[in-house]
Amino acid sequence: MLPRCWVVASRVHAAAQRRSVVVNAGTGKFIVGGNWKCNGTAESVKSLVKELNSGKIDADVDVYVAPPFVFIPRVQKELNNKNYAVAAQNCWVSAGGAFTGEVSADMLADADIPWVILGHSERRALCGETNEFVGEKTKYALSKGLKVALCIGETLEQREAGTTLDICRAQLKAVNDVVTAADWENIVIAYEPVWAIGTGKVATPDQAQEVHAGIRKWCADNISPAIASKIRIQYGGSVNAGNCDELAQKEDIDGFLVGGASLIGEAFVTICNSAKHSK
Ligand SMILES: O=C(CO)COP(=O)(O)O
Repeated sequence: MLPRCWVVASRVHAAAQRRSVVVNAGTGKFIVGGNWKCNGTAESVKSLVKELNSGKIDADVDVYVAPPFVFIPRVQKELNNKNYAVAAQNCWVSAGGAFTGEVSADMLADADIPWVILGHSERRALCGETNEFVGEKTKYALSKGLKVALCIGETLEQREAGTTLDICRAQLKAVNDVVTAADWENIVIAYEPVWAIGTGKVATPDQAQEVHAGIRKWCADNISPAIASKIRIQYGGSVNAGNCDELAQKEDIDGFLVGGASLIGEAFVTICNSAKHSK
């Protein structure tokens, strides 16, 4: 069931769709995102940015960091390391209006924020975001020229029931039902098994590889072989400076989406550079 306010918002959506901007997110480069979630103070953000500015990241890696909304202007101003793009952690499903507490994709584009993370499992679980709602959000954000890090992944119960790939496929299908094949050029998929998020229980490289390969196959069968070969699939869930190298070696792991370790400058830089030691 779609949230009620979405039904109202969807009317605004059609007009906005016509103003599409094409930005290619599928460059094939290793890509690492830092999801700061609801963490930080003005002081801690200042020192994290300082650490990120002084860290050296391989030129061949794309990086985005997603601070809480209130800190984004500070990060845009102070993060002067060219490797980094700024991302939002969420956006609304349509243009702005009477949606208290929300931020629209139009506002993100207007504020020069090129990326948005959508479908994070915390929003699915805590804010009731359905697969369909995430699909509509993705469609709208893409129509505004944003690049989307689309999070998918199964819970522990779903993994134990053997339905991991079914869950991921259903989450991808809800997006694919409302976007075009070309839209996928601006999407990076972040596979984040819920049981591995913030638990210290990282998926083994083989577990992650198996799901990533399944996701890529689904993309080949349901979007196009061309998209499947270039779409980037990040792994997220307890990635840290100690386990990133081994994960990065896997064929279908094209980067990471990092939570806790992205709040530690040195660890995050190490994770960004894990591509150097891979493939
Ligand atoms: O949810 C995540 C990134 O979006 C992963 O979080 P952790 O790296 O803290 O497990």
